[in-house]
Amino acid sequence: MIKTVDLTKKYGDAFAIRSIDLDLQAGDLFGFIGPNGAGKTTTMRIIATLLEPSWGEAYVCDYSVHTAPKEIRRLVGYMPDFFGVYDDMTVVEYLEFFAAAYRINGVDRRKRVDEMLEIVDLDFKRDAFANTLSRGQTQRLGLARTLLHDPQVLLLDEPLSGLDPRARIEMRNLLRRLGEMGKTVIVSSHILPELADVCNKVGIIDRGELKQNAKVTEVIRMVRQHTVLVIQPGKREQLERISQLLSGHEKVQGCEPGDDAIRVVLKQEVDDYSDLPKLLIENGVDLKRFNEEELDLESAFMALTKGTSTRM
Ligand SMILES: Nc1ncnc2c1ncn2[C@@H]1O[C@H](COP(=O)(O)OP(=O)(O)OP(=O)(O)O)[C@@H](O)[C@H]1O
Repeated sequence: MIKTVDLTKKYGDAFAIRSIDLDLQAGDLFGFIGPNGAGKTTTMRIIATLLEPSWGEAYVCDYSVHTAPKEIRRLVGYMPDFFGVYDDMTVVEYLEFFAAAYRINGVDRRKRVDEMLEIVDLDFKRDAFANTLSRGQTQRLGLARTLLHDPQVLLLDEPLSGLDPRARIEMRNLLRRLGEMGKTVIVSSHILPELADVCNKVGIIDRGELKQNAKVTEVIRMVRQHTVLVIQPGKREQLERISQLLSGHEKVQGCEPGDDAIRVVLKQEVDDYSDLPKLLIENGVDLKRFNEEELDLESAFMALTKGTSTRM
């Protein structure tokens, strides 16, 4: 559905994006994550045919941005991070105006606008002036506008930014619904956790380069280089004993005692640690908890974009 090969954009000597390869199918919801200035907007604008790449290819449904921009524009809906609404138009008038621009006419136009208002749950605001909507409602209106011509591919630039927690949940539900409708969606954000549970794939871009591009669970696995165990004894006094037993162990790289549990970092190559609980129990440790520490997405993101977090 969307494919890019060696996609590159340079401004002077600086690379805005460098050799981006993407391959997304129908129904894929792709979270495009990166700090400010990483190259998300540039990539999306190239796919939307609003910007020419310096070199490389981008295809939408096998149409190339170089040779078939018109066909691509029919297939793509692009929602920029900031867009204006006209002060003197109601929500319905605003959508009808854009529907007319897409040459949706007659009874179809009103029907289509009503369908869009239903999808983005904005029917109750249909007669309100567009400039009186909240940020979340404005974003939903923008999405309705982007969906008017029933595009197969949606490129949504930071649709969650500036939304309060409730509006975020509503927008995330809406994104899920678009995936269920079989659309291919690229949705950008600079916060990984806010998209991870909605998207089936994520790409992490930093300084124009795609660092990881895979399923969410795989990204976490790739980032984590060492298994970390969290061990909590029944009695706090036993923390010391665990540390003694494991500190010099051939599978253990280091131990970090905490208040009531100890973090044990295993050596990189170790994936079988089944002998460790046995060792502890045989030495009289009463185990309350023994599990692998889960790497949260925030940490995964920080690890991948090391050194650039100050720009976020
Ligand atoms: N017209 C331009 N001329 C020169 N440099 C540009 C231009 N447009 C973008 N850039 C640079 O290209 C890089 C990528 O910008 P881009 O807008 O794609 O990032 P982004 O990931 O969308 O960031 P944000 O989250 O802030 O929107 C940045 O370093 C930016 O300064």
